[in-house]
Amino acid sequence: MNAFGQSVSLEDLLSGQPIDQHPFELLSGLCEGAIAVDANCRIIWISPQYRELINIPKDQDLIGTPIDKVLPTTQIPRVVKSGKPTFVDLMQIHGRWCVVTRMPLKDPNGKVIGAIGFIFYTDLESLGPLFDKFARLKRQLEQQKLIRPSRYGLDDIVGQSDIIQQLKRQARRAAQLDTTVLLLGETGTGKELLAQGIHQASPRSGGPFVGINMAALPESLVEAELFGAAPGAYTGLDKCGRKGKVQLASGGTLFLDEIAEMPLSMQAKLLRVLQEREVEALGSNRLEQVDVRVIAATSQDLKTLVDDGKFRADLYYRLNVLPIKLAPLRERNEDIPLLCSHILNIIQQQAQIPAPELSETASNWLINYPWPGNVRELHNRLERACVMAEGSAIEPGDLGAYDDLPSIIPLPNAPTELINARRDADRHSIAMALEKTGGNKSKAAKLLGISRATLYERLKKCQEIISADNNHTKMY
Ligand SMILES: Nc1ncnc2c1ncn2[C@@H]1O[C@H](COP(=O)(O)OP(=O)(O)OP(=O)(O)O)[C@@H](O)[C@H]1O
Repeated sequence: MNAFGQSVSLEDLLSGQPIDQHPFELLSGLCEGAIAVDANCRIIWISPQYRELINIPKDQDLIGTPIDKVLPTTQIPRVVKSGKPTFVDLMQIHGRWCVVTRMPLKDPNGKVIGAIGFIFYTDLESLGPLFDKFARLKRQLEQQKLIRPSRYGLDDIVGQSDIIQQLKRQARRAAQLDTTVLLLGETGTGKELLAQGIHQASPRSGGPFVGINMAALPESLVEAELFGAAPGAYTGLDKCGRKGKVQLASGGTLFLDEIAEMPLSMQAKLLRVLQEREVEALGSNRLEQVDVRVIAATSQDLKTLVDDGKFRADLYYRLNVLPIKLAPLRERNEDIPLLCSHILNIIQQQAQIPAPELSETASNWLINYPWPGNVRELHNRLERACVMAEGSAIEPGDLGAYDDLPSIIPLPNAPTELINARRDADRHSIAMALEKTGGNKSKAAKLLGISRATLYERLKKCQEIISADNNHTKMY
């Protein structure tokens, strides 16, 4: 405000000044570039050096342009808003790191009427140590974000069967020892869940839990991802080097999922981590001490892989110090009802809608199904059923129980060749019996008055007919 109580703008303050005595022009000689904005963050002045730095031609008029249109990552609007300066900050301008300072511009009454930003250094060589530290911290932060926190404890493992109770006892004992653990079990049996549980119950629970799935990594990336890369060793973005999962897990637990997929060339390096607690980053000739506990998991028979020369015997023996076997779900089907209510609860919470109940036939089907995908498959089928169920209860069809079985087909109501009529009648009766028994083949066979073996034979024929029908349809 001026002496008459009127507001003073930045333009008012600057107007009437001869251009060579313009206060900003005087300031620009002190730095390597400067830019000023008004209270609306529109550019009111820019020094020729700044213009050059951001590649703006001399004849392009920037006055009145919102600063973020020219510098999308600028922090000047924050300074205008807060009225507080930021002294010495690092900013990337067109791919080049610069040291900048931003100050609010205030009228004589202290009201913010704009801001000015100065670039002090574009040549960061003199600031090497500071810049290195900044880059290192930034990278560490990004890598920390990649670390999956261990979210589950042993109490999250659901099941009342003796098998599960014994598994939990074994896991609690393993948690107290700092040795390598090898989890063996089919896909979806809960190996990662158990690994997290062991970590949580161990003295390392305050440290990181870092997981990596060897099957999901292309062979060319395994070394840098797992053991890190020295500065300059890794082409691409990591000019400054990067930590591997082994280093990131230091003080905590490293979970190596699908260990059988680890390339043979990398197995020797892992062995060194296990034996010597040392790691050598890609492109480095320096050994680094690491303090990790390794939990590995596999659904394959490692011993056979060793015999076939596909897995190093010495690594196998190192990993196999404390093997823990996870039983497939079909061997502990008494856990299925509890698992179902646990999973339906999760689905209900996530979807924020009440989950339907399971009908009796659906429950029977769930208990008798062989579960090749184990608990993961159970979860997926229940999720699907919650979407598919039309009534208040989940029926076997909602769980996909008949997806690979013959569906009930309408019988022809006109004369047809006897051979086809018999075939359709067989298929119709089999489908009805399976639906009635919730997919239980023994009970269905009983209902149909045939042996289980005959039912399998007939089912096989049905499948052949269905695929022949499908091919026929595709051909036309
Ligand atoms: N006993 C259990 N109680 C509760 N949830 C379970 C149990 N076992 C497995 N799950 C759940 O089933 C899913 C699959 O488990 P997990 O990923 O641990 O299996 P996995 O054996 O590591 O599978 P893969 O070998 O395919 O990596 C997860 O959602 C997990 O939480």
